[in-house]
Amino acid sequence: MDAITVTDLVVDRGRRRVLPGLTFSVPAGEVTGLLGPSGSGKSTLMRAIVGVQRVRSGTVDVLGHPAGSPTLRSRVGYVTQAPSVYADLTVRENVRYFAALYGRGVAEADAAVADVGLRDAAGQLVADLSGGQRGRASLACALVGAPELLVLDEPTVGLDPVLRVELWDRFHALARAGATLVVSSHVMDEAARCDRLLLLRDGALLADTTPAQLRTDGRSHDLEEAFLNVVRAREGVTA
Ligand SMILES: Nc1ncnc2c1ncn2[C@@H]1O[C@H](COP(=O)(O)OP(=O)(O)OP(=O)(O)O)[C@@H](O)[C@H]1O
Repeated sequence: MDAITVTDLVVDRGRRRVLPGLTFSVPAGEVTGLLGPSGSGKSTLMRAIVGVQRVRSGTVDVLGHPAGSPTLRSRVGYVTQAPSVYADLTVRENVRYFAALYGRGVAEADAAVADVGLRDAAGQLVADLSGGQRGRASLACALVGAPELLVLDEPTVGLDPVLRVELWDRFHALARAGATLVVSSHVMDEAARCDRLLLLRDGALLADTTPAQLRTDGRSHDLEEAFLNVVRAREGVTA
């Protein structure tokens, strides 16, 4: 079953055509990586999936409904690059507040805080956290709602390698439990951690693939090199 179906999606931002016509689907219960260079349209596409982006034409269906439908509000979680937490509340208070909004309890809130590695900072005001910690607090607020679809815009930026691995393990645990995750990154080493990959370049879908298939098509075990080889092959340049 597909969690997301995008058909002929065209998005303009300002006077620029950012997405010139995308068609793809995202299977449910998997971690799909949205990868591409800075400015390739990853955030714009995520905004369209969660229904906050004005689209020029085409359709985006999420969990069987048009993106942005009121019925999807509690079923879709979205964490942007700008942390959306209350600076004058502690981490624990923030997550418990969001838990209450989603009808979850204190125990679930505290578990979400631990899941993002913030147990030791739970009593700290968000205003006093580092940027990376703030991002994780924001992530905990989304996780506590246990959404069926979780859309995460570069969730591991600024995190140390240990925490990154822990978060990716957490993403896979959520997928095993039935959630669908769409995670953007411009770091190709994270591509290896995804079940499926959507590779964007200049708003166009360069590949809808898996890490293994990308390695085969790009003739390299190194995913960054494989990606570049696929780009070169598409553009008719010999590698
Ligand atoms: N509000 C806006 N008005 C006009 N153009 C915009 C706006 N927001 C983004 N863009 C343009 O749309 C294009 C895609 O931006 P987007 O943020 O989707 O890329 P991205 O792949 O997420 O980049 P990054 O990895 O740097 O976050 C860029 O060329 C950007 O300049």
